[in-house]
Amino acid sequence: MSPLDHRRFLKMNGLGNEIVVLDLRGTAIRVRPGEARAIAADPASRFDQMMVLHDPATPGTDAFVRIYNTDGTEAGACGNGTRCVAWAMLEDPAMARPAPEGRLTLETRAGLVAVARVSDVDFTVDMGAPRLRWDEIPLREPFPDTRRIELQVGPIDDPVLHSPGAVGMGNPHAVFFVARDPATYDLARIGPLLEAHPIFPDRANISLAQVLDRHHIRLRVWERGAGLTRACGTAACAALVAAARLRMTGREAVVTLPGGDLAIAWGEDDHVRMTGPTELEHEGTFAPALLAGAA
Ligand SMILES: N[C@H](CCC[C@H](N)C(=O)O)C(=O)O
Repeated sequence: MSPLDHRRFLKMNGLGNEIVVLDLRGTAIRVRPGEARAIAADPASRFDQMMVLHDPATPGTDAFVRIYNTDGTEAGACGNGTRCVAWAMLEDPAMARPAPEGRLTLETRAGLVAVARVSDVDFTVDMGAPRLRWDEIPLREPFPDTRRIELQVGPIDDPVLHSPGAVGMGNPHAVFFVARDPATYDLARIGPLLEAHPIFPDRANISLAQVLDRHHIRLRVWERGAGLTRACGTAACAALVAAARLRMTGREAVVTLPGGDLAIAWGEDDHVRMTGPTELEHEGTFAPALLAGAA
């Protein structure tokens, strides 16, 4: 038996980034990695990230959120999932609590994020300040300048990809700037190699970014622990930060992912804010057979 048997969940998405929201507030239950993998493998609860609500740990916050990838590992941040959590905590009959003016403060392993509602389904998440020092991203070895780190794929004299920007957004990101449409690269093949490259001690989310103009980036992402996804909010933030640091864009841009557009702004206060939609697909409960034997 699993303590998750018959527990209710919401299947949502943020720009096609598949999200399950599970409320474990008021319990001491912790999702185990094998349970997360089993839930992700079931078509009814398939996710790129599962956002699990726990009781707040820090006074003044509304919930502590654990974020699970498809492979059962945990992440410190998930932009698209955070918007889905905010929607659930304001609108779902079983999860909602009164929240003045549609504002919430959520805590993850990486720190606090503030969410504000901008319409019925759209939310702005303050993802905090980007972490740009090599040891906070983290990278394996000292790089005084993380705007372009030494890393390449393909022949030494004619690399397919090279010199990504490295950015921490509560999770590690490498952003390769490319001249062609990111869809023309074989990211499903290159992604897993780079995700696990020794230069990233905690592995990394790998993005290909094409700067279309100073306010528009096209992006495709291979996510750590989850693979190719239709959208990744933290990667969109990392791409804007990496591009702005190289003066390829200004500090605000629309980032177009396979699932649609996110608006990203890197404020003068150093905080990165991401605005985008949420969608509820269906709700369900975990069948005991699904979790039997999962650990
Ligand atoms: N899809 C998420 C990011 C998940 C990151 C996760 N793959 C990791 O860092 O391990 C987002 O919207 O930001």
